[in-house]
Amino acid sequence: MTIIIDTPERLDTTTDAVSVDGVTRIFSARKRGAADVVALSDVSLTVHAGEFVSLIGPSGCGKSTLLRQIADLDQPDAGSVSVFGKTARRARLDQDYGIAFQQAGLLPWRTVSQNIALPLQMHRERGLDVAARVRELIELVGLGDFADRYPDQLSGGMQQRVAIARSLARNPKLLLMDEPFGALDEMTRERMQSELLRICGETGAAVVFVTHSIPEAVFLSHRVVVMSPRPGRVKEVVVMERAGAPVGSDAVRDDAAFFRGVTAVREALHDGAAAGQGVENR
Ligand SMILES: Nc1ncnc2c1ncn2[C@@H]1O[C@H](COP(=O)(O)OP(=O)(O)OP(=O)(O)O)[C@@H](O)[C@H]1O
Repeated sequence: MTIIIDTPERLDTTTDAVSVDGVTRIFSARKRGAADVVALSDVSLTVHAGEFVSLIGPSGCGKSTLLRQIADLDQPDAGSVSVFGKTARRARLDQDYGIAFQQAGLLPWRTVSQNIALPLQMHRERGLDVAARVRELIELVGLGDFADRYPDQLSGGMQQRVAIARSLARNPKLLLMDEPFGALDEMTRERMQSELLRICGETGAAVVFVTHSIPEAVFLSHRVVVMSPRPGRVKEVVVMERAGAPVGSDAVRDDAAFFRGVTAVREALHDGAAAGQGVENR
């Protein structure tokens, strides 16, 4: 595995990448007599520029809902969200981040190349060789032989890799990722994790990353945010020993610090009734 030693100067620490302040989101019960779902209750979280933060917790604890507030795909009932000091809406309109969510969200009438090219074509950066950049991204996610295929000709894992390539296309300073590696086989998943760290190390991107996997969260993150359900809250923030170092530096899967991190996150999760449901130890 490549270990990235990045220069701290690359990390822009002047503006926080994400600031979530007292966010509450309540979904009304559709059936009469059923209780409303408090998906998020007074959740606050800051993600610093260049920081990798994972959200972990049992199924239904509000991880995706929180990410959707940051991406302005859903709006809070109380509290506020800012992204690089802008409102979530402004940041979405300005496309200040890359998104890779569970459902790949590819356009079915576009090929792999055309899907990846989309954010580049929308922004038309001067001097950028779009075709060359697309080729680079396709190689990165290992889909060199599939550039001209359509999404319905790909497996779920391959579709996710296209979505990841697309999210990285513009070297965004923030990536919002909801279980992006969930449908990948273990080998591809580990490779993509290392690649993601390498890319973030190079670009200084911050990442908010939803996962069910404790080792994945520990391997990737500076901080792991452990959430609890009903109502969805931040239960504990586990700071990894490499926090403060550039993303990806010292990221190894089998050293003592890694296992200490796994233990700390597992303890934070399991401290509470049924807190570990829906969380993988692999
Ligand atoms: N659009 C919606 N309408 C009604 N309820 C919703 C909606 N979206 C989410 N919920 C509810 O909010 C709660 C949190 O859901 P969310 O998808 O954020 O959880 P999660 O932690 O991401 O779960 P998982 O790990 O299973 O993906 C759940 O109880 C869910 O049923």
